[in-house]
Amino acid sequence: MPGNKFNCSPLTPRTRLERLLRERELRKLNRSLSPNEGESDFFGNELSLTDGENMGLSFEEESQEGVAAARTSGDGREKQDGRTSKQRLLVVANRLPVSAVRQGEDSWQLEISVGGLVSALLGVKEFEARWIGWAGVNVPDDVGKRALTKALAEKRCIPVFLDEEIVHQYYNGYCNNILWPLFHYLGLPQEDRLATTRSFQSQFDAYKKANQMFADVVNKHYEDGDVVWCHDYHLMFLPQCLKEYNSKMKVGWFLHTPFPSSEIHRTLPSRSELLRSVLAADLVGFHTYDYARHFESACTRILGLEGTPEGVEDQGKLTRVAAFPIGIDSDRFIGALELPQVQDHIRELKQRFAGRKVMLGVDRLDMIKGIPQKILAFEKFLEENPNWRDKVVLLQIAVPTRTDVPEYQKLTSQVHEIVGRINGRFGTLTAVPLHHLDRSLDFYALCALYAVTDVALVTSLRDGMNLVSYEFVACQAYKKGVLILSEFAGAAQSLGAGALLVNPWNVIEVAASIGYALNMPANEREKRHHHNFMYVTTHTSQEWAATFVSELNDTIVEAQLRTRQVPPTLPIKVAVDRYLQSNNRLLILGFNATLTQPVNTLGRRGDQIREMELKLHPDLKEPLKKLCDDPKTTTVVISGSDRSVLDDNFGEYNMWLAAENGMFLRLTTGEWMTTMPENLNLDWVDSVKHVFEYFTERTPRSHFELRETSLVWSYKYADVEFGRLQARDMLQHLWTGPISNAALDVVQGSRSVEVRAVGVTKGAAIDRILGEVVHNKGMKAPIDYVLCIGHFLGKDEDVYTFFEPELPSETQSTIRTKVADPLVPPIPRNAGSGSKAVRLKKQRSLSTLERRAVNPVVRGAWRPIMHERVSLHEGSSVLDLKTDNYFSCAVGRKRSNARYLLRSTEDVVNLLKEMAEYPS
Ligand SMILES: O=P(O)(O)OC[C@H]1O[C@H](O[C@H]2O[C@H](CO)[C@@H](O)[C@H](O)[C@H]2O)[C@H](O)[C@@H](O)[C@@H]1O
Ligand SMILES: O=c1ccn([C@@H]2O[C@H](COP(=O)(O)OP(=O)(O)O)[C@@H](O)[C@H]2O)c(=O)[nH]1
Repeated sequence: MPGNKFNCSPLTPRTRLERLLRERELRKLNRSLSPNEGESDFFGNELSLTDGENMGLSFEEESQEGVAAARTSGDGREKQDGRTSKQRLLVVANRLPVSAVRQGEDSWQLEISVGGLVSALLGVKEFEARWIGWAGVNVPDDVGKRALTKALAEKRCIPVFLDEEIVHQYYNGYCNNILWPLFHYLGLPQEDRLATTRSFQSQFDAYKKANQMFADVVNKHYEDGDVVWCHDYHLMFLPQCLKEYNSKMKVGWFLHTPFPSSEIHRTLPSRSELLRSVLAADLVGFHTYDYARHFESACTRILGLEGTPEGVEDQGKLTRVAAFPIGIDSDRFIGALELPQVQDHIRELKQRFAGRKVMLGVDRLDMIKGIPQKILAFEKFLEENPNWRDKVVLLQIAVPTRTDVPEYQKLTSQVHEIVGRINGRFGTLTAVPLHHLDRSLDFYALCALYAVTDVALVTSLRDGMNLVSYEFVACQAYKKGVLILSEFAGAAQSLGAGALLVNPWNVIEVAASIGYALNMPANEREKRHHHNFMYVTTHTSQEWAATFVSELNDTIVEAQLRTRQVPPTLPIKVAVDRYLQSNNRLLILGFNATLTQPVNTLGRRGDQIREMELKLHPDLKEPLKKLCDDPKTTTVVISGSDRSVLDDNFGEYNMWLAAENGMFLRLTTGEWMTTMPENLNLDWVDSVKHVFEYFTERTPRSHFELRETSLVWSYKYADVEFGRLQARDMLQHLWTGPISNAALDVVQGSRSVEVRAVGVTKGAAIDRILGEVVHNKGMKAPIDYVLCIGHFLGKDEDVYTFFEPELPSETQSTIRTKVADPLVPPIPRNAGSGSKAVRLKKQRSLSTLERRAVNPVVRGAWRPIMHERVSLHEGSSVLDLKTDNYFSCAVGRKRSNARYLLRSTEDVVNLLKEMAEYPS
């Protein structure tokens, strides 16, 4: 498979960090050996810093051979002629890096689109890239579509054709009127609640439809081994659509905006669907750690999934989540300053603003950019500093954007009004302090502006990253001007050290920072600039893209390794066939989350009252009855629950009940007995109870259960993150506090803390239970089939290993991850494989059980087990699983010592139904 080439290189370092360091070194080496040699920008234009026409903004025709022969990289693919080619990268973004303007029936002019995403990806050179997206224009006719497709192909672009209605609903509506403001903390639109609710659904439908249209184009052009990199909030459904089409596709998704706190995301009606779809990707990236953290938190709180430092886990599937701060192609900006056309602009600007300090703002005219706030702060500064009024000018470039969205139209008039007022107030006949341009500039003019600026003012109310701040720094090698930067822009995390950070909402603070920046001594400016310049020139867009893609390749390899460590799904047919062929079967069944009725829970919105009352799944009643009544079958339900819970649910079946992890046992036709060892010390119960009461009072929606032999504190329904913090505190207290010397085990569940007497585990109890069962039934023949199935805590997984006697349980737990002891044969994963002889030889016999003293303690209304046990025959085995008739199976767990896994109670229902279907 071509894709494997990237995964299995013999040079692949062992750890992620090693790999990233090695790749970084390689890239540096490549650059120093042959800067830009044979390199082409995204469009296939060869790079040469002395030629202005080829700066990546020109659309001169270029030979595609130049592209193919471009510099090879470490990720290159072997070609038949021995040369290496670059890995194919399909970049999928709402917008193509070019907008198309129709010139005739079949002719199109292509213009570069303005925006951070485009600027960043222009610097991506290390891959054989194709860009799939919308050309920003409605093309109703086939002739036009064909001609545009052809023109775009020359620029390595592939169009997705969206008609006007879709664009209106999907782009103007759902993307820019709903997701964009929400992700920037501006909330959902509110003006007309009814209309909003009505249009929400149709916009959301259009959003899904548009995403599917993007997916169709990707699928058409996808080749094995390609990396598909989806971009931004426009395409949150894309990962799912792609994986549904081909689950092997390598899919990454990157968000260019902030991901808001889960409290904000929670307000979105389609919150869960969007999260789930994004999680279908292999790798999910954000600009900053904060955004990644918010995303994970949303998955935990809204979907109830587990967030780990690696990513988000769902049923053993990990979606890696990480921060990849974007950068710019700094060389392109630094090099441009030497170009004659940029120098001309610089000269012109210097002349025009001679004697005045230049302040600069460059933003799309978007509410998130905080343009009104910026101008108001400038007004405040002029108001308080009359001496500066004729010595400073603010040039604000406000690029029109999303002009069909009403919010953006309102913003334009609002800004114009403030600009007019300020110029009216502080302007003179010959000069105004504020130059406001409602237009974009070309690359050269922009570079020149950056270069002559004394103070750049970036006051975004929220901004994913903000590349303008990077570009300004890159162009300031001579001037070393000051950057005033909003603390709410992602860039604040990378350029915060050298910039003056401000809260854009605090007009007084911003005005004061303007004063500070204008008066800053040269040595301070130099130090600040140097710091940021180093960052911008090191963390480039090339680094960003290369890191993301190599991390994606790596994530796939890791996922494959992880999959190998996860036990396989229980082969239901095999388990049922073997069951039917056996004569003396033992079924050991857990209760909670194995046989219980599932309750529809969503993260912390679980229905606590209904769920806490454990109920047998109604579909299990009939099959369970049949199985229990089968004379060839012995059924044991073993549970952490107390006796009354098991009595209520199973009292009417002919089976064994083992309550409190097997500490109490009864045949449903008999009385409760205890299997507890005599010396079981329970003196600690009161002190632990106090600790549990304390934490329950302080953790809303947590609760605890006091059982005879254990206490369980559960925060399943509480705020997960708070619950985890509280559990950490509690564990620390339990381990180091007043009960630290007691003979007890503190067992941590995924959302619970349990304290038990030492040695209370299901595995320890099963030994005694088995003895009692064999004795009670007067078994003559050995047990020849065991199914042991449950959603057990790690501590209780010794119940699985009890039946696998050839390995000590410590070795068992690491068998899939570590090299096993060469003297100990590993357990075969598949039934019927090699080590039968070993297993048979070591199979437990009743005489082993008998040697263990059962010293019951009488507490309450149960009867201690006090009988003489009977052996089958002298020395013969109780268990005879010689045909590998042993099926241990963990339900709803990702990792387990069990041989097999099942996903949910529903799967258990199917299994038991099938077993019960045929009479024995
Ligand atoms: O395509 P438009 O609707 O006109 O919008 C232009 C782009 O705006 C957003 O840019 C973001 O990406 C930048 C690079 O990562 C980042 O620096 C900035 O903070 C973001 O706002 C948007 O996310 C892009 O998809 C749009 O193309
Ligand atoms: O007249 C202009 C103004 C801006 N830009 C580019 O637009 C991008 C803006 O990116 P940023 O991340 O700052 O914000 P976004 O617009 O993506 O939200 C930068 O690369 C600018 O160089 C441009 O090409 N021409």
